[in-house]
Amino acid sequence: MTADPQRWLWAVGALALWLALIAVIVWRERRARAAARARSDAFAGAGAGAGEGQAVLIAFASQTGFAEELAWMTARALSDGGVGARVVSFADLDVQTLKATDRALLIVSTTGEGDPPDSAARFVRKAMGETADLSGLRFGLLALGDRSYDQFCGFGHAVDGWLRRSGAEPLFDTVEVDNGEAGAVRHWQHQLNQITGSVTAPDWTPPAYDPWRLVERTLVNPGSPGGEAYHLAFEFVGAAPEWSAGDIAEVGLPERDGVTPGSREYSIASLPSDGRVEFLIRLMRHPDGAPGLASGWLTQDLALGGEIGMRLRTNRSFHGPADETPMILIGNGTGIAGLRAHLKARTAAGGAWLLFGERTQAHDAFFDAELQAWLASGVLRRLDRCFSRDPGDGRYVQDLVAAASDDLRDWVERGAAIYVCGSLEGMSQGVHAALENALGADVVLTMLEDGRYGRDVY
Ligand SMILES: Cc1cc2nc3c(=O)[nH]c(=O)nc-3n(C[C@H](O)[C@H](O)[C@H](O)COP(=O)(O)O)c2cc1C
Repeated sequence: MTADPQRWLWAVGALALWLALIAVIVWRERRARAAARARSDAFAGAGAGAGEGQAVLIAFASQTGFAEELAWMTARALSDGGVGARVVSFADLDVQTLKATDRALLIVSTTGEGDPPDSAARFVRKAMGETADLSGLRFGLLALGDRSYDQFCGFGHAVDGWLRRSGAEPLFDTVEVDNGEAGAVRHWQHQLNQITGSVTAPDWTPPAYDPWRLVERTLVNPGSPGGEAYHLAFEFVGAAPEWSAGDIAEVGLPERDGVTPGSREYSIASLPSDGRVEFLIRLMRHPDGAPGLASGWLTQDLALGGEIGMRLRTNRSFHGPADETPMILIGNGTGIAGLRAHLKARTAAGGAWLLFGERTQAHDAFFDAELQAWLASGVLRRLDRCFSRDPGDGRYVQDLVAAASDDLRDWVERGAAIYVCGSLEGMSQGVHAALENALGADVVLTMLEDGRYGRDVY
């Protein structure tokens, strides 16, 4: 033990700073939840006195915001039909609440490989490990997924199975939505009409796309051994909407041979103050060399000045922390897009540390000039990059995480939040394992449950 009073003073000061940081994080989180509660309360009153008992509970588990959006639309539909509704995130849901509820609508997506959204991790751990007595509960389930994944609607099915085993009774068969398919969403709305007894409610599908114009497109990695990556910028045709760092754009694909092939999602790499939505998009190629449907269209076929239909979606689980909270940003390839939006939104108060991996230093050091400027201004406290195809390097970003274990622990102990953006396979799983090694699996799980570990992976 040291007797040096100055060192004690430093230690006490550091501890006070750390406690203040935690207090700010908790306060911000509470404020966001209070705002959601107030919004939810506005729908809760609709059915009061109508004789149909308590408000319907609407619980959502969302990774990239679609389930949340549909939850609020569901609440509005019920409330317009005279039935009160209460909206909660799975992050705030517990068995007690379900026990005390007679009707619930659950809207859940699946992420990873059949996994629950991060915000549902705590509920899965605390509630779904064993059955509960939910014999008084009737439920409807909307499961969002994508059939191109092996475990289609995996988490939705897990929730359905657990509710049934717990004695809850389904109001109707689970409605599965494949890649936002409008027909399935309309089917859900018809089930809601059964609850409200309304036959006249207009069909709703997710909000329509807005027109955006392509104003710039630059190939950023000529000569790279990897696929071509393009920096694209779109301007709103009219007055641009608001969005936050971490949000996602859903781009509607044009009709081909009478078929509309759906939409693609991209992480937004810019802020409203840039006056435009920017992306970093890799041109995907099929094994025969033919360009991918969406990336081929956006990076090759669409002319400068051409218009596309796009809507911006709130991706709450990837929104940044309080300005004073240090951020650890980890990513690979085009994943730097989502991290760049966070860097743009940062000040030197909390600062950031970027760990990034790509193929070659010479061709793939994306946004290098900007990163150097952020290093100079103090927004970026530290920059660790690796290049897997460079002789003498050969590392991936998870190797950077492993090599920096001690410093990562230090940052996390000082209250830092971790944000990962890039490829699901290989990168995000490798980074997750390296974080568990560095910080301990319990710490990583707690950070995930507390929203201090956000992921936007694809
Ligand atoms: C990284 C990633 C992994 C996914 N994994 C699955 C999966 O295993 N099974 C599935 O049915 N859908 C999967 N999906 C599709 C999502 O469930 C679907 O896009 C859903 O609409 C997202 O809703 P959310 O925005 O509320 O999270 C995945 C999507 C992403 C981006």
